[in-house]
Parts: sequence; C-alpha cells; structure tokens
Amino acid sequence: MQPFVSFSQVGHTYHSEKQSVKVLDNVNFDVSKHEFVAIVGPSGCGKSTLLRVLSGLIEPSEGQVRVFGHPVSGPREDIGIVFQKPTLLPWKNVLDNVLFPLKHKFGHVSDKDRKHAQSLLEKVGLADFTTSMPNELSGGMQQRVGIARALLLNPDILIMDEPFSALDALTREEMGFELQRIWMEKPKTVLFITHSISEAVLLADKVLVMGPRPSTVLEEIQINLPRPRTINTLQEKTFSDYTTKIREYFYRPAVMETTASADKDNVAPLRRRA
Ligand SMILES: Nc1ncnc2c1ncn2[C@@H]1O[C@H](COP(=O)(O)OP(=O)(O)OP(=O)(O)O)[C@@H](O)[C@H]1O
Repeated sequence: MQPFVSFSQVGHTYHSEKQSVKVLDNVNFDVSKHEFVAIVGPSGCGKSTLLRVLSGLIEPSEGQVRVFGHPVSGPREDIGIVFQKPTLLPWKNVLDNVLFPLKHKFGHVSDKDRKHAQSLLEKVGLADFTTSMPNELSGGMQQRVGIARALLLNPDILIMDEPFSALDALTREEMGFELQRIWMEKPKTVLFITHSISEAVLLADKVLVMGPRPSTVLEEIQINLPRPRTINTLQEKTFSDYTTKIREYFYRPAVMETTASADKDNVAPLRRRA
C-alpha cells in the first residue's frame, strides 16, 4: 500500500551570513494513514525542522517529502499544528479562538461552524468553558483549546511539536490519555515530537529515534502494545523494554546503570550510544 507520508533522502541545511548548519541528513521513513508516530531525539537535532518540511513551511535542501504520493511544494492546508504553547488570542473567548483559523481563512463563520467548534470543545472536555477567556483557563485547558483549534479544519495530518512540555507532570500524563482517546474516536495521521521517552511509547504506534545533528533516523521502533493504553500500561514489562531500548540510544551503559531512580525519562542533550 502507498504510504500516506514519505520522507525520501531528505536533507536540510540552514544558511545564514555567518554560517551554514546541516541539520538533517538522508532522512527516510514512511507513515501510514492514521498512524501515530512519535519522534524523539537530542535537543537541536532537527525534529521541528523535519515537521516544518512536512508542513511545507520550508523546502528541504535535498530529497523529497510526499503526502499520499504528491510532493510537498508549499504550505499545506490539510495539516493541523499544535505547538508547545497554544498562543491563544487573549481578547477572544474560547469558542472564538477555536474558530479563528476559519474566520481568518474565509472572513466569516456560519452557525454550522460554531456547532462544529462547540462539538470539538466537548470532545476535549471544555463544553462548559466556551465563553471563558484564555486567562481564566489553566495551562492544560489552554492546550486543549489549541488541540480543538488544530482539529477545526478536519486536517488529514496533525503535527504536534512538544505539545505537553509546558504542562506539569500530572496534567501532562492526563493530556496524553486524552489525546489517545480523541485520536481513537476519530483517527488522524499524527506526527508527535516529544522529549519524553515514556510519552512517546505510551502514545505511538511507531517511534522514530533521531541521532545528533546532522540528524537521521537511527531506528524505527514499532510499539506493539494493545489500546487503549492506560496507567497500568506504564507498569508493564513490555512498556519498560521499549523505553529502555530507546534510552540506550542516548545514554552510555554506565549512565544507564547509575540512573535507576533519577529523572531519566527525558532524552539526554547530545549523547548517543558509543
Ligand atoms: N531558521 C533557522 N535558521 C538557522 N538555523 C536554524 C533555523 N531554525 C533552526 N535552526 C537550527 O537548526 C537546528 C535544529 O533546530 P530544530 O528546532 O529543528 O531542532 P529540534 O530538534 O526541534 O530542537 P529542540 O528539541 O531543542 O526543540 C538548531 O541548531 C537550530 O539552531
């Protein structure tokens, strides 16, 4: 079957007056329709660049990205993006923030659009907050608004760039399960960047492990855990086998042995298995 998204020998170099930085090198991977793919890698390795290339915001220096067989040649409208911070308009209420992309695109919104936005807010658990202002919401609630807004135009692909990293640990975990529920109700093709290895394994069908800059995909790991994954999944041996396997890419063996109880969930800055 034809892949929904395919990266073929993609490389990218940023050029500035002072220097050129090669960020991506020979990146190859495929994503199936409705697959949930998590991307982990050291800070600054080029994960966001990868997703900017997919969304057509930048053209890769080498290679090609295809969505359902068609080369990406400019900004795509069928992609919804959720960033680390939801950047809501502070003077608009929750419903109007969700409707903003539509208003911006067509200049007006219909009653049907309003109903659709309301149903998305229900889906993300904000049915009672449609008239609230952003400053009346917690960080997790604001990010839920960001997710509803990204889903408004019913995109085929949802790009999520560290969407939960600004949240506290408990809210972050809760939002992960919420995202899984939303995705299972109405599957989308998701590319999800995270620095949390357990978040990646908990949510994804496939984890792409990226190396240091110039970055390439070191391994694609299929996550064969039944859904829905729950809090109990985190205790399963198969789950920890996956997280250990991924962690080994970023920590030397001695570090693996001495960090049994330390905060070892986040991808280490620029280390890789020797
Ligand atoms: N517009 C740009 N011009 C020049 N260099 C850039 C530009 N955008 C990113 N870079 C550089 O490219 C590299 C990769 O950046 P990118 O944001 O893709 O990495 P990342 O893996 O998403 O990082 P992080 O995990 O820290 O968010 C970094 O060294 C960054 O400084």
